[in-house]
Amino acid sequence: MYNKLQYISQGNTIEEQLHNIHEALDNGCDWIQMRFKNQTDSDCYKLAEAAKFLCEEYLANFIINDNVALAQKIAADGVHLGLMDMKIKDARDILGKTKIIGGTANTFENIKNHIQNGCDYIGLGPFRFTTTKEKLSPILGLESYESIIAEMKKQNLEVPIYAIGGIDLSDVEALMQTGIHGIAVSGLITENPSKTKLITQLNEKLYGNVIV
Ligand SMILES: Cc1ncc(COP(=O)(O)OP(=O)(O)O)c(N)n1
Ligand SMILES: Cc1nc(C(=O)O)sc1CCOP(=O)(O)O
Ligand SMILES: [Mg+2]
Repeated sequence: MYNKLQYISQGNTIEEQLHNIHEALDNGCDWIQMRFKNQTDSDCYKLAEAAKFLCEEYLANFIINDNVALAQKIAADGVHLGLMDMKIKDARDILGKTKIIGGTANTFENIKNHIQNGCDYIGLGPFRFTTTKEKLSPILGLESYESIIAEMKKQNLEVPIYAIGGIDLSDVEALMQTGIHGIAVSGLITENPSKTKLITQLNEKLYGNVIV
């Protein structure tokens, strides 16, 4: 089963990105999504190669945002695809059964479609407003997570759900009580000066008394 904490990388340059990824890994994060928007193919490739190398050193999962061709080229562990990105079925045809394919959802219907198309996990959001992503979908809040998870249970639908968007440490317990599998965060980890403490606290709240 997938780890419950995914770090989505930030940084305007390859150096900043690698620094942030390295810090997340060094402080206990073992799933990285490389998110490097509006960059040249060459810079995305350079970052992906270096970040994959780092993740291998830390035995962490490494997936790439948006770019299926790049994920295939560097043999990443998978991709994350949004509602406007390549279709999950097409990505599966390219990457094969063993790679992780995550999909973004904002509604129960999105989740149902993703499951039908064979996605491995869902990033369901935004939980609340965040400046990390432009053009956010409607904000969900705790109540929508509760109702969407309840509807999934009613219809016997199972897929790991990750809450995303403006999540803070103090949100994690309530979010986990809705029945989600984990969280995906970016700004929270990037901006925190005490990353070891933060990631330890996040993992305590995410895993509770689950034995791993
Ligand atoms: C885990 C996770 N969930 C959702 C997203 C958002 O993907 P997308 O909607 O394609 O937006 P961009 O990240 O591409 O701006 C994500 N990246 N990860
Ligand atoms: C990349 C992304 N996707 C979202 C969605 O709702 O689909 S919210 C988001 C930003 C996550 O970063 P932060 O933890 O800094 O808010
Ligand atoms: Mg995308």
